[in-house]
Amino acid sequence: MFNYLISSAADPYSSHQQLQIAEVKLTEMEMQLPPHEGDELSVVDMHTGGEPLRIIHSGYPEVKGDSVLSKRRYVREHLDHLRRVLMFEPRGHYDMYGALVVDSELPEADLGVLFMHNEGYSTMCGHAVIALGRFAVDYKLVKEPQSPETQVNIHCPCGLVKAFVEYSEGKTGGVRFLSVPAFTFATDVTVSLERFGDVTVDISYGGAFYAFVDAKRFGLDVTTSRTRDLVDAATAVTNAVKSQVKLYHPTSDDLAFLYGTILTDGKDDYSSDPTANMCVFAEAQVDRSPTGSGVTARVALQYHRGLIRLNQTRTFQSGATGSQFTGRAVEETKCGDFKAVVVEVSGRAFYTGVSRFVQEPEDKLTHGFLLK
Ligand SMILES: O=C(O)[C@H]1NCC[C@@H]1O
Repeated sequence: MFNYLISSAADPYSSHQQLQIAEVKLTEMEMQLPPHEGDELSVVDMHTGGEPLRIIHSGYPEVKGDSVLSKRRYVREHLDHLRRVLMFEPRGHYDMYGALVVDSELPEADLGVLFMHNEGYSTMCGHAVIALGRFAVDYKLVKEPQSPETQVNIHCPCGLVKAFVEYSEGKTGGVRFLSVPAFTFATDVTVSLERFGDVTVDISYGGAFYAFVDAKRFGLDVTTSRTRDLVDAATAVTNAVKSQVKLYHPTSDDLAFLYGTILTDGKDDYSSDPTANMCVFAEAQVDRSPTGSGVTARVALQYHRGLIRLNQTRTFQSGATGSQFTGRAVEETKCGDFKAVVVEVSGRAFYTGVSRFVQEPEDKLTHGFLLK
């Protein structure tokens, strides 16, 4: 669908003549696809704070459905094999993350998007929105970019997210976005974990639901402990909350599920120092970034607890890579009966490459596999 845009903006920033000549040759070589059957799948790869984003812009069959949420149901039921092809090995890996660009039913949206990961399809993804904002401007999915910021309206399954992309002299930079209404679902909920006993968690929504626990409860530190230990603790919390707490979202049942658990350093009182967290989502997948939807949910929780005021900016640091996002509540609002806030999250994404994936029918591993 976006093929013509890709070729007209194959390298938005290249100006050196020799480099351009080299790229023409590369492009010719790339045109020679190896033996394969079926459509190629074309992607642009980026990362935000270390978290990968594979943006799929062509090669998918028609995604049916009259809304982004119904398209999410459609891909889950009819096209899930393609998620495995693109997210799993040998083309991806256990912690790969994807975004499929789709049409939106909202006239104000510049694009719609479906998020995918190792277990299925998310409803919100902040690191992806930060990357997609840049992508949309660089690949001309929005008309007439504006300086100093270009607005890109991204229709996510959770709703319309407004991204603002720094744009100056033809170059894109950092991105901030305004979340859908974010709210605290419940505080101080005690759940029983087989291995760790009773644990008290908070549950908050930032386009997806997360459980929050201080990592110290498990004798862990989000920045120095072994990733495997953090994943085990967070996964035990996720499983317990899923089986012991019924979630509810005022606008759609499709949004009412626990996406993951975020372990924190417990530094929720306002400070100008960064606070670290580690998000384990989907099937024990580890976010390398500070988690945009998690920052949204955590800011809503801190606001609900009276620990921060409107427009007080906090810095959130990934326990995995040390990368940072900032977050602040900018407006009070409602989501059904829940008191909610709109949260602004800022970060920066970078390009890592482009790929055209193919499949050969004789390849028994072409459909994807995962090593845990
Ligand atoms: O930034 C985020 O919101 C996401 N990153 C991976 C898990 C979440 O969807």
